[in-house]
Amino acid sequence: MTISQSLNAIATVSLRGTLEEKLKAAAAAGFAGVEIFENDLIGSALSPRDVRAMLDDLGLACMLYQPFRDFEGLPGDLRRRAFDRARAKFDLMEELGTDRILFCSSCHPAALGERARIVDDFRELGGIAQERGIIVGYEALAWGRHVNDHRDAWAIVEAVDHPNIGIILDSYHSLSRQIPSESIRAIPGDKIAFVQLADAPLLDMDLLYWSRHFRNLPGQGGLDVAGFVAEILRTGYDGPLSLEIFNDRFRSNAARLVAEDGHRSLDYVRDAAQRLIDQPTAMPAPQPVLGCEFVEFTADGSDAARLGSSFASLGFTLVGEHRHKKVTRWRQGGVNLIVNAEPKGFASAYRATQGTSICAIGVRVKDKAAVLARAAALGIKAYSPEGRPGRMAMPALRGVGGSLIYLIDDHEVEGLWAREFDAVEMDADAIGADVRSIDHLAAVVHNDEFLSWQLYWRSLFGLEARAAQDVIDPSGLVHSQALQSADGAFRVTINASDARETLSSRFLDHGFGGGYQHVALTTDDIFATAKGLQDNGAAMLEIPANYHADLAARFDLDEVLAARMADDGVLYDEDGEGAGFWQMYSRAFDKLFFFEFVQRAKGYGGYGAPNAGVRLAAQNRFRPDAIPAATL
Ligand SMILES: O=C(O)c1ccc(O)c(O)c1
Ligand SMILES: [Mg+2]
Repeated sequence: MTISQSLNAIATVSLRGTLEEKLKAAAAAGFAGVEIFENDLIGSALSPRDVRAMLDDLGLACMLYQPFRDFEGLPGDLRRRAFDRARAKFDLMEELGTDRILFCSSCHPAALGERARIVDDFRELGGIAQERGIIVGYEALAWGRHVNDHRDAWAIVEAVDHPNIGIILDSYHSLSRQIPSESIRAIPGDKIAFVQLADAPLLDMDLLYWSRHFRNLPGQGGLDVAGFVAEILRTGYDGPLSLEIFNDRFRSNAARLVAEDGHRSLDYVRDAAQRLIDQPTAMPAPQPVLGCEFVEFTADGSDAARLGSSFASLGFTLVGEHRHKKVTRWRQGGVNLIVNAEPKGFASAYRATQGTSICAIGVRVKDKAAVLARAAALGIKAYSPEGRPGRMAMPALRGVGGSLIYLIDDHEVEGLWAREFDAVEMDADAIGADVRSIDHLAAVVHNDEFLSWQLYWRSLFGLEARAAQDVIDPSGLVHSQALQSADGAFRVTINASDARETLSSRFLDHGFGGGYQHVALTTDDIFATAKGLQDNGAAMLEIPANYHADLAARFDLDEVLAARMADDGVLYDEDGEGAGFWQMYSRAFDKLFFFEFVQRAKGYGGYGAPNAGVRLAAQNRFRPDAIPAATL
């Protein structure tokens, strides 16, 4: 199979809108074809011939018509009617201009499970399909009455042994039931009539409800879709990969966004699958992020000065001034914070819409050219002020909320600072806070984009997803998804909320779109950090005594240590193996963005999720319209 033959398709059910809108969105995103979902056609005012003409105009192929339900195993008159129905749909397919149809395994209460009967039904159907030049694909629904496993569907198709009857594999049905993907090796590639892909978050839920509401794109959930596709490619199957996503959010999201993400997700999962089986791929491998080299803030005038004072209070020292620009560099340990006060350029444009905020990050990679090439293949836009991204001294990609991700080759880091910045004489009285590095960045995005940004980070840099968390803000639920490089050197959390008044939502309301809301800094001694911050007069978030009383009851903590945590406003968590995690928060700058200080012990891998609600409640006390405690 050559790469150029890799076709992407999408089922109309995956997209919002009328059938016309769905088809236009699919075409605009670059799909080669669509599956027409029956309900979308039934509800449309377009005749099948109109649909065909529209597909032709848009340059889309109709690759599949689906689903045909409750065909096999029916007795007597019901069986006759099922065959009549099949003939009617074959006529319709001719008008639509498609030669392929999906028959899903029966859920009919009268359907009989007898194998020989089912085989006879499909063999007879194969004869009718053959006369019409139609291929029927049999899909095992995970909740099918008698057939709910692709291994059984294959046993039936194999026994039918008819050139017009094949199998359809759908990753959701197989992976939701934890059927080993290696079982696909038993199927010859030319008997696979079509392939449907969907991922899903790992939820303990009824299979039908999970499928109809929570499917998402490959790279957005917890199923091993790449492993599934790898086994399909291994069979020699060279047909399209098609998205079939039933998702409540996608039903209301812009069709354009879902279609673009969908196209990216297919390219991503095909690439990942090809790598698993050492097949040639169409894009460079994901480059792991080796670390976050800097965080850039945009601020001017008095805001820039206040931001500098705030950094100083948090233990940062002014170490450099840009040779030609109104840009300063603040450092502590391995952490660089940049303040960009330029009146022109990207930072200033970002400031105009988002106000004083984090406008960019810089990440270290081994090969930035490979990152740029992979981004281009995935349809991720490079930033370019003059439309010539190749000429930027430091290339950048568009990221969360329109912010930038600058790419820096690991070997050029030292030279970069020396080349661009004049050293500043350091303040001899400065007090540090024992910060070593950046632990993670936390971004807030619109709920509609929550899954998009996961796909972005996972597909571009190969970040891995940890279990999703739902966090309780006093004003509503916040969804949180942590992503990290395999070695934990780079971590980012993505947060989104449907509720109007949560801290996340208020952050979004302030600017246009999302952005980075906090930066977590690593320390090896949280109490030394607390001391440094106190000596500097840093404004820290107060944690109520109730929290520490509960902490003492929950964990077997040393009394002296527990008292220090309470005094210093330190939050604590422990994983199942007893590895500890300490956290402490700064007050937010203008109630917008803030810093976290964390200490991880013995490989604690989480983010203190049990404490997030307490932190949000504490921050809520400082919201602009919070009711003073005395008046309650
Ligand atoms: O939920 C369903 O009924 C349904 C229908 C057709 C499919 O291809 C599928 O995977 C699920
Ligand atoms: Mg399906």
